[in-house]
Order: sequence, then C-alpha cells, then structure tokens
Amino acid sequence: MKTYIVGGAVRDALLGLPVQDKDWVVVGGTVEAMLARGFTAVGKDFPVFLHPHTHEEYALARTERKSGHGYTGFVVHAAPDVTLEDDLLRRDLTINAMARGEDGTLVDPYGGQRDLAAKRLRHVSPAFAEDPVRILRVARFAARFDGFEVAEETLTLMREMVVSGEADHLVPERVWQEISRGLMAPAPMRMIEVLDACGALARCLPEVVARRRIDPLLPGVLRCAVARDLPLAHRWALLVGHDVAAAESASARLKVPLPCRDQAVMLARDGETLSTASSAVARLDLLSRCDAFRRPERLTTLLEAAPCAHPVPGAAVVRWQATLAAAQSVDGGAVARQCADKSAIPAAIRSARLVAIEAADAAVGRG
Ligand SMILES: Nc1ccn([C@@H]2O[C@H](COP(=O)(O)OP(=O)(O)OP(=O)(O)O)[C@@H](O)[C@H]2O)c(=O)n1
Ligand SMILES: [Mg+2]
Repeated sequence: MKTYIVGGAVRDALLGLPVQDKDWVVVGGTVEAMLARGFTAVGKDFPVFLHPHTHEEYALARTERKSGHGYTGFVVHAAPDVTLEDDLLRRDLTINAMARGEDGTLVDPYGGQRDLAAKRLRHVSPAFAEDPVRILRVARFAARFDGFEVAEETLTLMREMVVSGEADHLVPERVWQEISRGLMAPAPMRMIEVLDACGALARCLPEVVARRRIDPLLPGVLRCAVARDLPLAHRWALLVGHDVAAAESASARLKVPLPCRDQAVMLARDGETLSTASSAVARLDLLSRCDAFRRPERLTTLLEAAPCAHPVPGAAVVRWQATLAAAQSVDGGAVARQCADKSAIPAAIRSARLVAIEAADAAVGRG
C-alpha cells in the first residue's frame, strides 16, 4: 500500500502558494486494510477515509465511468489493481493531476508541470466531459491563477459540453459554490470571460452576458472590488446589481444567500441614487428603502460597494453618515407616546426624522 498527496496541494506547493488542505490517494489498498489502520470511512459514493490523527482525506485510487447525466451516475471502480496513473487520468486538469509520494518524488504523467510553467489550464483526458462542474472549476481557476489561459482544445471541449446540454444538469448550489469562490479570487473577470467563451455564462448567468454587451466598465468594477478587498455580498452585488430585475433573477436562479441577494437588489435600486439624492426627503426615502434605521450596516455596505460602480464623492459618503446619524437621533418611542392615534405613529416618526436631517443639514451649512 502506497500513499501520495494529490491534486490542489501538489499544484499549490509547486506554485509556491500556501497549501490549504491535503488530499491523499492510496494505491494498492482495500477498505479492510484502511479500517484496520484506524481510518474512518466517510465516502458515500466512493471509498474515502479520514486519517485517525490528521483527519485528512485518503481516497482509494479509483477509476470512474459515466452512467448518467450531470454528476450523478458514476460507476466507480476502486480496487488494489487501480494504478496511480489510472487515478490521475480521471481528474480534471493536468495541473491537478500530479501526485507526490511520501519520499518526495513527483509523479506527473500528463504534463502538469509543463502546463504550470506555460500557465495553461488543460484537461487530462476526454473524461473531463463527464463532470459539468469542471466547466465552472476551469473558470474559477482562471480567476484564481491570473495569467493562466485555457488551452484551445479544452475550451473546445467545454463548448461541446455546453452545446450537448450537459451543463444544464448543474444544480444551483454547485454553480453558486464555484461562482462565489471565483468572485473571491484575484481576477473574477477572468472567470466571467472563460464562462462566456464556452457558452456556459448564457446558461448560468444570462444577466451578465447581457450586461457585458452594454457595460464596458464591468472589468474595472470587479477590479475595484478586489482592490478594496470587498467581501462576497459586495462582489455579487457588483456583478449583477446593475439592474433590479437582473439582481433578482440571478440571485433566485443560483439560490444565493439572502445577504448577497439583498445587497445586489439594493445596489441596483439605490447605487446611483447615493450621489443624486440631494434633498432631505430623497435621502430619508433611500434610508427607509434600505431598512437602514433598523439595520444601519446596510447603508455602510451600500457605501462600500457603490463607489466601484458609480462615482460617489467622498463628501457624499460623509453626508450620508451624517444623515443616518441625524435620523437615528430621533427617539421613536417618545414620538409614539405623543401620538393619540396609533395609526399616526409612522408618519410622525418620519416627520421627526426629516426635521432632524434638515437641522443637521442646516448645521453643516452654517459650518
Ligand atoms: N470536479 C472535480 C473535482 C475535483 N477533481 C480532482 O480532485 C482534486 C481535489 O479537488 P478539490 O479539493 O475540489 O480541488 P483542488 O484542485 O484541490 O483545488 P482547491 O485548492 O480549490 O481545493 C482536484 O485537484 C482534481 O484532481 C476533479 O478532477 N474534478
Ligand atoms: Mg483541494
């Protein structure tokens, strides 16, 4: 029985990047032998085990053959006669199909090092086409390893997978998982470009295909999000929050987390208004729409994201903070107690907030 580190850990070490988690492959092993060594079986579809101490994942070397659509329906063959080369052959990209033995030797049967040096994302074999998630993975790796290009033959294969309808079997959760990781990578625009080049963008994010046609600023918008180290909800908002309908449909299709959806809708609805709302009433209305009195952090997030998409002068940011502070200084309970008629409370609070905002404006005006 021999064990090797495989996949991302080998790749990242060769790139000089920090290694996140290590995956291991076991050649010549059996389920019984693993259990006898104290490993815990965790795999549902194929034999994977957790190391008794490090809790890292150890998978028996296996081959896979497609038997259905999407990424269900694999016939898995894991047995002591499956070689390391067999196991590496079923993997997605050559740069992910290298292994390192316990003595440190690198096993690289499919040109992974060469492709790393050439900055090339190239599939290992036609088996790539058996898993549509790999289309998204390639796009995500393009975003993560800026400067890497998708090999022409791989892009062709990805296009064929889209045309054949294989990409339609992707479930929203997996699409979002990959898109969100790509958004947090150093070059999110590369992910969008690769997905568009193979036709997958039109399937999973048609809103962005439409936007790319009309908005030449999108690359700059995403670069800005990276430069400012903005979190995921902001980046999602900057990708699809150019239009309320787009923000809503894209967020619903991919079942994105609610904070991401809310921020995209908020940016679409109010991103531009941030720099145009000048009257006290307009500013009060924007704060109400964003629910900023109950959740002041929503104004903060809007102010953080919007400047990447719309010019928001620094003075406007200061003014918004002052506006919110003024409106929040109103004691809602006290106003309510002065209302004889309960139904008059919301309007009374609104008037009091408006007065407070106008007073703050006047104070600034007086310098
Ligand atoms: N759809 C997939 C998912 C994974 N793999 C293989 O399984 C390895 C481990 O998968 P995973 O941890 O998901 O990806 P990594 O390449 O390790 O990248 P990351 O750094 O994002 O974990 C990959 O390197 C690749 O060899 C694959 O071929 N096809
Ligand atoms: Mg990994």
